[in-house]
Amino acid sequence: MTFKLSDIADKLSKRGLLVTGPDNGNATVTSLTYDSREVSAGTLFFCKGAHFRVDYLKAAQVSGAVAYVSERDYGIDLPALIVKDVRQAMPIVANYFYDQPWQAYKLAGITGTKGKTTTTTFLKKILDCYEKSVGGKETAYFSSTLTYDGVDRKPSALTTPESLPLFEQLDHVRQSGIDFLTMEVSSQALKYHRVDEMSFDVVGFLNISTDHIGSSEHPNFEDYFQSKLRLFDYGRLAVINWNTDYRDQVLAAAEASSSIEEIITFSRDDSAADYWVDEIRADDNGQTFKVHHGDEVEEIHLGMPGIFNIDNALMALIMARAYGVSYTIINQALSDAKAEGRMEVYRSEDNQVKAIVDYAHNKLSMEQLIEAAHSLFPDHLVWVVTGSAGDKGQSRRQDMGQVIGQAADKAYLTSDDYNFEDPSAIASEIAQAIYEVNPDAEVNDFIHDRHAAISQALSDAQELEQGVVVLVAGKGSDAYFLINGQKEDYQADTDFIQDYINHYNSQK
Ligand SMILES: CC(=O)N[C@H]1[C@@H](OP(=O)(O)OP(=O)(O)OC[C@H]2O[C@@H](n3ccc(=O)[nH]c3=O)[C@H](O)[C@@H]2O)O[C@H](CO)[C@@H](O)[C@@H]1O[C@H](C)C(=O)N[C@@H](C)C(=O)N[C@H](CCC(=O)O)C(=O)O
Ligand SMILES: Nc1ncnc2c1ncn2[C@@H]1O[C@H](COP(=O)(O)OP(=O)(O)OP(=O)(O)O)[C@@H](O)[C@H]1O
Repeated sequence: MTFKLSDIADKLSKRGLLVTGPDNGNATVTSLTYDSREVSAGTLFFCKGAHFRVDYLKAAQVSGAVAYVSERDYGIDLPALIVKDVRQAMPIVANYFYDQPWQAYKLAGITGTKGKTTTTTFLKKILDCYEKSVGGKETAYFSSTLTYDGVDRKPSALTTPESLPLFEQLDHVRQSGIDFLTMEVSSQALKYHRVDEMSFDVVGFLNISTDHIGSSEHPNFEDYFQSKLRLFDYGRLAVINWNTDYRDQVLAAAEASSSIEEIITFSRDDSAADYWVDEIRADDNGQTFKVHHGDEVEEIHLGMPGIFNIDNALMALIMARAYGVSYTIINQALSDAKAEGRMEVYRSEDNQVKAIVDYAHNKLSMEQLIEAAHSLFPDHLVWVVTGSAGDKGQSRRQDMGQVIGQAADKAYLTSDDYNFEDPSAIASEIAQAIYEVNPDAEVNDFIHDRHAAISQALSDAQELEQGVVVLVAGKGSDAYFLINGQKEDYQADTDFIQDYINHYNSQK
């Protein structure tokens, strides 16, 4: 793809974003980036970001950038497009440059405080099953864990990429002739215009709860919530969890959107929703339930436990139905659906050691995890091994501490991705929140080494007459630990517990 700089300037001008420039628009643009390390001859370079330095622009110039887009004029000898808002400019230019790639396939976008990755995984599984049945291609997905765009399959850096890499990935999906793309849409993406210019066939709103509030994310809950609601500006069909907190505001935002043509609601227990569920039967390996929609009743088997996963399954099911996928295919896909590191149940052969590894690391997920553990293991004590990440979502410490204090029987506080913070100080904040709601709570002394904390909890549990299920929360199947800005290798909690149980079984 090649474009004249003047055409790009024209686009920005028509959208009211161009302030000045360029003096000479004859240059040909052959690529876009905001990272000086990716610049080559013909690149249009975007200056953005809190940590941006003029040296990056100079480096871009040396590497062959033909011009730059920026909110300020750096006065260097390179054509400049000065814009009102560089983050708004990026998707407009990218959409023009890649020629609306998202139009070439069916596109679903999912948001929510919790369940985005699981729901994206479920929908991809269903759509892959469908494509297999009609001789189509593996479907694309952009989740916080993995990205597959038909050209690259790679771990994801962000839940939703910044608009320049995002539109490149969207273009890859089109080039690959893929029929479906399912993606997570984060609140940061909505706040910072990453998905501007896109139009989703279907958008889904799972739930909303306090999270992502902190120095590097949202200043307060309202900012977080309003960012999430913007998803409705980009979709045609809206699928909404009837049981979400702030339901009236969520429904009102969907109704107020000029792009939304239809709203479908679902609930795991309330027949007031369009799709609703009853007769839930669950065990370690999954759950079976009946889905009602008007006069239709379908029995669904989902290969994952955790009642909250029914919400995720319903969202995926409704989106798939909107695409015309049959219940037979949906059932086939969901019956062995799994989301790695989420609600993974472990038991020793003699049933003495019981653990669940889960990715819960905020208020809503911790509440749901503990509730799910109580319902899967009635009459058991529920112990939680957890920490909380450093340098982000600081409110999680207070939130999770309160939930643990109210709903769990004991806490083992340890490290999570503490990054530049002190994990013992993070643990103290969690402990304080636990004691605030439950002064008699049992909280083990902080154990820095996460594996040691898990082992301690599992072995202490074996000492008790009463059954105990140990919830290992926060990192799921992450095979790294984020410390001082670097990802260090780590044996994932899932693998560690499997080894622990294998060793235990072999000793018996
Ligand atoms: C360090 C930091 O906080 N960065 C955040 C910030 O990025 P920024 O645009 O200000 O960029 P920056 O990191 O200050 O870097 C400055 C610029 O210099 C450029 N550079 C840098 C080095 C160099 O040699 N040459 C060069 O050109 C960089 O490419 C960048 O463009 O503003 C962006 C707003 O879109 C954030 O995405 C991004 O957060 C980092 C990457 C991050 O981890 N963000 C998280 C919070 C995030 O976005 N999470 C959501 C999930 C959470 C949710 O549900 O909302 C997600 O979608 O993943
Ligand atoms: N629908 C749901 N409602 C409440 N909690 C959920 C739901 N789905 C999953 N969870 C909890 O959240 C955890 C993370 O799930 P998942 O990765 O699907 O969410 P996410 O929205 O992608 O999270 P993140 O924003 O942290 O990447 C799960 O391990 C589980 O504890």
